[in-house]
Amino acid sequence: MGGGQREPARGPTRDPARPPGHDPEPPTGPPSPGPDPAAGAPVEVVAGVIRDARGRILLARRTQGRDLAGLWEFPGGKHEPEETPAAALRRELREELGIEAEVGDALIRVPQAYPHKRLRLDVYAIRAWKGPLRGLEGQALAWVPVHKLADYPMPPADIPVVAALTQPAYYLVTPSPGDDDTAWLSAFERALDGGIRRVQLRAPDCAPDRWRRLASQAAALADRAGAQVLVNADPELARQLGVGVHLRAAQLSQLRTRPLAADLPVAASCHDADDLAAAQALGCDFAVLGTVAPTPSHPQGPVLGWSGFESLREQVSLPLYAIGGLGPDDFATARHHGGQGIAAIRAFWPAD
Ligand SMILES: Nc1nc2c([nH]c(=O)n2[C@H]2C[C@H](O)[C@@H](COP(=O)(O)OP(=O)(O)OP(=O)(O)O)O2)c(=O)[nH]1
Repeated sequence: MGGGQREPARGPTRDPARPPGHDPEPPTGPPSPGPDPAAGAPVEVVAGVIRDARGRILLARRTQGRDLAGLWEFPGGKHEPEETPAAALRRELREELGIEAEVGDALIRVPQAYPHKRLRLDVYAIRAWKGPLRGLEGQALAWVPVHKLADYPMPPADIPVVAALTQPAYYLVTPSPGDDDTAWLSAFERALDGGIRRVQLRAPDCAPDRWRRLASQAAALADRAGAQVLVNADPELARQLGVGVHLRAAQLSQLRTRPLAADLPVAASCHDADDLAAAQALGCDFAVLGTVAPTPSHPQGPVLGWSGFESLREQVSLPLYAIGGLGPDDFATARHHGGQGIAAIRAFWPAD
């Protein structure tokens, strides 16, 4: 299975609006006249993921006196209207680092609203580079192992970028087990063999005792495969099994605090801006947002489409999986609209 499946990273959860140790300076001076910049067209920004021979990734620290000063970012900058993204990125890396870069695959394009502006951060892998790399604008540089990226305070738009580099592209939501537990467990094992590394165990119509037994067996299989597990809606069962919990949207308004310790993942299903804001405020590690396209299981519900997904994505910096009538073929589209990847039941559940 393609799409950059990797080990899930359980980095510390930050309030993305206030990264630890580095409060970005608020905009200074009198309010500018004219239209609200936060409501205008997004500023187009390109950035590159540059690796060294050991696979470490280059971060640059934003210098004092600039917007978001002190935070770490992927090198790059604003895109001139007449440039292609690749040409803009080559120019920025030449100006900032003195290197000649070969721009590779698109990683993710993150729409992000900041209090004073809107941004679209378009991030590419750098396939190759040459030249004596150094900070030509006085910026500090750091080569960071991939699993340590989440420790660096970054602007909100970079949180989905780090997730795209470190967390699974696909999120399997299990179907109900019907009446055959053995067949369900064997299909689950085949999904893991196929490369699934993040799973929501969900069976709303299963009796509690049977579900506890089945979820425990599935969690053991996932553990052996190195996959991360979250159980649907039940923090108590999650604690008993030592796995994460995936909250229903309706639970978000009932919880005041994150229901599990920081070393266990918490996620949520979201349908609108209020759900997303609540999930982020609760300290969820990621969320699932939909319905993006009509699906047989939710034929009546409102459909966001990709433009609806993107405009909701802009309001939070949580990694977001797109759900609803989607499968692996939609992965590149999800990334283009700021999604971490795809969540699905049918598309990731092996056929008999
Ligand atoms: N290069 C880069 N910029 C980022 C990242 N994340 C993020 O929010 N940004 C923001 C910071 C800036 O507002 C904008 C990039 O603009 P820039 O680096 O060319 O600009 P600048 O300091 O002159 O920008 P500004 O103060 O006028 O906003 O994108 C990132 O990972 N890399």
